[in-house]
Amino acid sequence: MSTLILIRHGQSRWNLENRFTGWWDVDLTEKGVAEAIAAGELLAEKGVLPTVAFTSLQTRAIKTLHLALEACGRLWIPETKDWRLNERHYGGLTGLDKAETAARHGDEQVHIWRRSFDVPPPDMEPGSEFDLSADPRYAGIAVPRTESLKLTIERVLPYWESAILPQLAAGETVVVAAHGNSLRALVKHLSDISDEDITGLEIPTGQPIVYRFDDAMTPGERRYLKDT
Ligand SMILES: O=C(O)[C@H](O)COP(=O)(O)O
Repeated sequence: MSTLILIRHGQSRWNLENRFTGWWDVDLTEKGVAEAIAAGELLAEKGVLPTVAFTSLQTRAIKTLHLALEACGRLWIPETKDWRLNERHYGGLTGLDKAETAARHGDEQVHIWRRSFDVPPPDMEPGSEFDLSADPRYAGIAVPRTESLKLTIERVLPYWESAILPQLAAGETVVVAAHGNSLRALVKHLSDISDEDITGLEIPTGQPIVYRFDDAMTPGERRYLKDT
């Protein structure tokens, strides 16, 4: 029996400011730091101690991982950072205020951009101040111009299969600190959620989700660790 822990990063500056973030690299707020520490304390309290960690290339997820691991005494475990766990790329919406965008384009259009399965937001304009294609952390990676959840799944799942699942199969207790939509991609797969129903799934910040895998590597029920 092995265990997978999923943690969405704590509140970020742009979560607080209600701005579309995607791949833009914003830091945690004070509340986000407290959420990450509380997540690690909960891991310690429940005795669910990670032995291997994965995170994205984005500061808010990396810091959440480190704060949580420190709080449960596991800062020393091996960790891997990979862009495939990044947030879904928000394209031309990156940096915009979510409420102002809804006032301009309508709630329904913004809901489609935020939660539809396969409608991506408009492309990011070349030369946008939020264009990260020249960022050294993405050297050699074709930085997307936008991503739907479907496109996000197309890069998260191969990484899940090739890098994360083998660690679970080897009996490790794996923690993945990532983002609202890269985790929705994983949860959709693990809990076998339909393309329609995934539109209603929200992942809260800093709240560890746990799956237990049986010997055939079939995941059990999705549970919030606080409820176990
Ligand atoms: O990238 C963002 O703006 C958020 O982290 C997730 O946004 P969403 O709730 O609109 O998917």
